[in-house]
Amino acid sequence: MRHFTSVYDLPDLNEALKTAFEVKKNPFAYQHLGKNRTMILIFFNSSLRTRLSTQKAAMNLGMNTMVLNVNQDGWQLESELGVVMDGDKPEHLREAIPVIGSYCDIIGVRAFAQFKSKEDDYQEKIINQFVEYSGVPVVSMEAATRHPLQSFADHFTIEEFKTKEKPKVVLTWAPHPKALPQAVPNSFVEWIRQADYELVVTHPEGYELAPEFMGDIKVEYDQKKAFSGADFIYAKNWASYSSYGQVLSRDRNWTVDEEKMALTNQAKFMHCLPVRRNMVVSDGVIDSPDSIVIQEAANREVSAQAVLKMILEELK
Ligand SMILES: NCCC[C@H](NC(=O)CCC(=O)O)C(=O)O
Ligand SMILES: NC(=O)OP(=O)(O)O
Repeated sequence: MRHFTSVYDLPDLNEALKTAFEVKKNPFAYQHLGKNRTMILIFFNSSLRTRLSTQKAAMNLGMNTMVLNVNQDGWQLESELGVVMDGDKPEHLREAIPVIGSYCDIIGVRAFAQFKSKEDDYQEKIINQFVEYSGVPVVSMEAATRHPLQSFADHFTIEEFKTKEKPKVVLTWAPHPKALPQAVPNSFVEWIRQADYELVVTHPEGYELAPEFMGDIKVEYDQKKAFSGADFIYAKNWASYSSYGQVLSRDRNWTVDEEKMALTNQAKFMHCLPVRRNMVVSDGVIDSPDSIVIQEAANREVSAQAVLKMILEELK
């Protein structure tokens, strides 16, 4: 594997899961792979988990790491081609990317959807420029339309906690005060569709995800019906795709609470974090023994390490 921007970059999903189980059991067994290699992590947006878990994963593999927070530490970077740069951005990605590439062996990039243009976001204009111009492997640390390191950790976590071969996994929209990207739910559906689970997606009208991510997965608009018999509840807010970037509802009847969890098969509660308590999920649910959000976040180190190991093994 050279770049990692979606589940489709993996040569084989089951092999990738096996690698994840291996690195979790034996995190320091592959330090020779990263010796004298450097990873640069570039953040256009905030992060807690991705920054720490990806850096830790790289260090477990013997790599050196550097972090650049573009908005605080670096020059503001222009991403549009053909513009007259007479505004507030002194440097273009077209120079910055190959320069960054010259200092490292792998680049991690976080660049969220900007909600200015659906086309620009869904064409992945920023991360694709890194793939095209950096000359080194690129790992998505959440791009405009996908968050594959998260989805990999989510799949791995379900594998660890499932108590039956084919669990019922429910992705539920939940309310939030702000407009959030579709990257996490897009990526979750696209990834989990590859696993042999029963996957159900539930959200209010107007929150349909882009068809290329949904494939043949059906929406159950009745959240309570969707929860019935579920083994995993995966909550996430996202802004509308069709009314692009709009918040159409903040209806707290969609908050995941104890009453709804009682309809499930004592489901495990999952969320990628950060999470807004008592908007997305009640205190009672996230603080219950069935909440596995901390274990899920801990597995971000595992998914990042599995991905970096696969990339390092192919670096010449
Ligand atoms: N990678 C984890 C989620 C990141 C981002 N959440 C956020 O921006 C939450 C911000 C807030 O709650 O104000 C998202 O939804 O894609
Ligand atoms: N889940 C996740 O990506 O968290 P951060 O935004 O804190 O990195």
